[in-house]
Amino acid sequence: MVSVSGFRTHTTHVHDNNQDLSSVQEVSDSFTWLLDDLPPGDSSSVETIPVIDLTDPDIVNRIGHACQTWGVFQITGHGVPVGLIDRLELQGRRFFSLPIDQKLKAARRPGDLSGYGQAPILSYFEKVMWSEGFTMAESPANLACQVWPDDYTEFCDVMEEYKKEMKALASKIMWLMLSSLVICKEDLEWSEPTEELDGSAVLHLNWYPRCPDPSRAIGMVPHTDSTFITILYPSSTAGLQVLQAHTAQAHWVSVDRVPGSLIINVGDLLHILTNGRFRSSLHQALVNQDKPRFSAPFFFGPPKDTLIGPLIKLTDADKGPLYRAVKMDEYLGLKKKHYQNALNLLKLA
Ligand SMILES: C=C1C[C@]23C[C@H]1CC[C@H]2[C@@]12CCC[C@@](C)(C(=O)O1)[C@H]2[C@@H]3C(=O)O
Ligand SMILES: O=C(O)CCC(=O)C(=O)O
Ligand SMILES: [Fe+2]
Repeated sequence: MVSVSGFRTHTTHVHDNNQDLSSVQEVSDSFTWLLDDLPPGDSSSVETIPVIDLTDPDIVNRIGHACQTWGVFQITGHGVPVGLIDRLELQGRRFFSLPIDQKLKAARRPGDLSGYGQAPILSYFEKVMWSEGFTMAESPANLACQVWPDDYTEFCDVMEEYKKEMKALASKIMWLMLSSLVICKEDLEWSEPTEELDGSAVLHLNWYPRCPDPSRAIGMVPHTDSTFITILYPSSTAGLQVLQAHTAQAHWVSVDRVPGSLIINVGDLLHILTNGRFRSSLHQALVNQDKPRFSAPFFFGPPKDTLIGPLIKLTDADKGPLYRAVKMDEYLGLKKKHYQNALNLLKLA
């Protein structure tokens, strides 16, 4: 198991959110991460994560295989309008380009999921990442109207439209994933066997400003996502790396995005639901010296009050369930506090 033990701390850190990274000329100590514990990168490797077309007749097998090996893959043929993705990026860039004081009007408040600031996982670390984020768990209107009192509808309309599109796509992909394990709609008690799978939808935007010394900073520390699946729009700027962990020599692979594709990550709650058959993928984001980078992950999880444990059909007679059941909120709390050890804490002896 990969760890970032150099930074293990026992308190929850409160970071100063008020720093405007776009004006920082030097990577100071608080931004300097010594990632000496981590596996090497793939500078010369030509390896790529699986690319799967949603219209492929063999889709179920291909998705199933990708989830049991990499835990991450790219999808093409997903049908999300290019124009909508462009508008998402435009509005995201418009938000992050605002002066820091204006963005802070939407600052995430203690205990809230939504809002502007550093990634929640940062509370585990002393250091600061070279990025800023904006989380929208519900409608962004309340936050956006603080930022742009007279002019927030355009931002909100795009975010709502994109979220709706993502929710439908996430539901479709999750059914394909589960059907590869011969799980059918009746096996999920919390969802009506209707077309769309019921669940929580969280849209998040990341911004990685240009960095004077990318070798000392990290955009997003290595982590697995917590929910069922993530649909990531990584934009056309390089930076995302995933850990290839299904062979003896774990190593980082840079994601070379097929134009137009979206990236699907298996998250920890799906890892739990499938009793470990699908593995949540460890990934990180690097920063660039010459240009900033935008990315937008959409997190799809279970309905708020649903307990998620391994599906009975997937627990073997000899092994039984590997994890105890948990609700999404509790899991997000564990993740903030224990980082990559959160999943281990739920392991049954
Ligand atoms: C629905 C989610 C998923 C969250 C928490 C909450 C909103 C923000 C998401 C992220 C985004 C950045 C990485 C991460 C690790 C983080 O710190 O914040 C993610 C986290 C998780 O997957 O645990
Ligand atoms: O920026 C990226 O490509 C990855 C971001 C990410 O992993 C996340 O927000 O969870
Ligand atoms: Fe992630």
